[in-house]
Amino acid sequence: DGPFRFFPFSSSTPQGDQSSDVKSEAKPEGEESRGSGFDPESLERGAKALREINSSPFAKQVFQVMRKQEDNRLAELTAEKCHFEAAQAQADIEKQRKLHEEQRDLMQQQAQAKAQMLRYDDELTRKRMQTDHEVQRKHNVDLVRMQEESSLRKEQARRATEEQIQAQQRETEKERAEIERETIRVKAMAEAEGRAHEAKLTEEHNRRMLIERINGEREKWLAAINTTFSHIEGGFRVLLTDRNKLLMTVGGATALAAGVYTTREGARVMWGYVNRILGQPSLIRESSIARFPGSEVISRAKNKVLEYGTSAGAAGSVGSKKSHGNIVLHPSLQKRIEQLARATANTKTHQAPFRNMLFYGPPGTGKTLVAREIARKSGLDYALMTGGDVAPLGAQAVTKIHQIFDWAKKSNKGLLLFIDEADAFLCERNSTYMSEAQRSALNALLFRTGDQSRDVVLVLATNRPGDLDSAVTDRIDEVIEFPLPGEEERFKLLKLYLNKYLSDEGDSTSKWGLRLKKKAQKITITDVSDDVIREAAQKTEGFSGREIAKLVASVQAAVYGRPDCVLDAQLFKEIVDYKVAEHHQRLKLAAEGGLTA
Ligand SMILES: Nc1ncnc2c1ncn2[C@@H]1O[C@H](COP(=O)(O)OP(=O)(O)OP(=O)(O)O)[C@@H](O)[C@H]1O
Repeated sequence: DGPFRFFPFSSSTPQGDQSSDVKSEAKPEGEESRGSGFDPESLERGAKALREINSSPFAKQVFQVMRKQEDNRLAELTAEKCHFEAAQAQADIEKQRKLHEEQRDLMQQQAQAKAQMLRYDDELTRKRMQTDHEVQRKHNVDLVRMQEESSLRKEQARRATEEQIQAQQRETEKERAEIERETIRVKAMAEAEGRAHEAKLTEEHNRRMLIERINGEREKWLAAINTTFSHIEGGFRVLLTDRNKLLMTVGGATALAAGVYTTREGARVMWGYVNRILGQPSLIRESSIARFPGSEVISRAKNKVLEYGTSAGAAGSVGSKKSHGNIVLHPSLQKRIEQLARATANTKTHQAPFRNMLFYGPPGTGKTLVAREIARKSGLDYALMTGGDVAPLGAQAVTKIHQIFDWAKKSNKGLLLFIDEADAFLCERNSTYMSEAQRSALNALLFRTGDQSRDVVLVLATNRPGDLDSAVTDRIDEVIEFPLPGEEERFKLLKLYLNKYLSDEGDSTSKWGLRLKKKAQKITITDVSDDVIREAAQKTEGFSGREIAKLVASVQAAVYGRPDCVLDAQLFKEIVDYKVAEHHQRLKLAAEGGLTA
């Protein structure tokens, strides 16, 4: 089956058969000659055969056949050799293959042995680590246990010591308390005994004195009663006997009773009349109309203090010549207000009906200030009420509203009635939150302002104009928006309030402010330039006028908090930054619903 196959040479040629015949013929002779060692017969037979061949006419062909046979044999031998070599090569290859296989097996075995060795190593390491870990864990557990035991022992020792100390303290305190109690008891007993003795003595003395006094009093009263009765008896006797005197006595008593009654009732009527003429309705919080001579001064001072309290110092007072400079508005708004004030003044002079106004905008933007300013410039009296005050009056609200309009008539100049927080009182009548009393009060106001009035200018201020009843807005002639101050206005406001609160050129009409300044050390302002103020104006975007006033009031407070009373740019900037952060925080809270804006 190998690549070199051996094919045994066989010849079917006649010559081949002939030679095999020659061999077969020579064979018995060979066997015979083997016994003597040399067989000459075969040589003879060969020679004979050669001779026969030579003598044969086919000698030449025989020799050719023989040569061919010889060639064949040679080829056979070569083939055999090749076959042998091929077999050898096959054997070599086989040997190589076996060698290679053996080597491969060996290598595999080696690899397996190595892997096993590694596995074993790994296992050993793991086991060793586990053992180490176990040992470490045990060690840690022991350590923790020892620590716990130690801390327990310490704790026990500490507790024992503490208990011992406490027991000692308790013992000491008990002893001390015992001693004190004993001392107090002894003292108390001594005192009680003394007091009891003293009280007994005093009581006896008092009783004696009382008995003596009662006896004296009784005798005195008995004597007085006897005397009085004897006088009355005498008087009655005279009266009954003298008719004229009787008539005079009865008349005099009647006249006295009538006099007392008339005086009391007269005073009541007079008070009602005076009150009707001069009395300021309780709904009016502030007004320029005097209750009685001199009250204006007091009212003004009171208003100043109130304003200082609510807005850390307000702008000018009623009729103040400086009030105009105390309001900072956008130029176009300022112009409009001036026009309105002039128009209102002319209306009064021409006896034409007044024009009602609605001021709306965010809180602290100067609506109240401007209402006062318009009243001042137009020469009207003014009265201020707050919408929020109406609801708590309940059923009385209607009467109070009528009172205001009755009272307004006594102003000769005409009255500017300023209703702040108007939405709280004049909101939509269908609103579910509105009480019956509030609705009636609103109706009363609508009734009193139904016609164009020559006595009252109604100025309403609100942060939510949309909430107003449509009948109210129908009565409004001028609607003015008060926006938050812009950068330029903020700059002017900052300067205004810095001047007002921190420098001597501040508002001299502010009695409260003056009093502060007299008591306080003088403030020194260093390097707060216009640039610094302008930077603050930029930062205070979104601030109302009130917030700016409060910011400067905080600056003032911070300056008074310093021993040297110096305001420098750094302190000013610090307060501004703080207030700006506070403003944003407040806006955030309001947005989250934590605060109402
Ligand atoms: N335009 C302004 N010029 C000067 N000061 C102002 C101005 N706006 C507000 N202020 C300051 O804020 C304070 C409050 O102002 P005012 O009472 O006029 O505000 P308002 O709009 O009526 O607010 P509210 O709606 O809360 O009643 C004033 O006393 C003043 O100190």
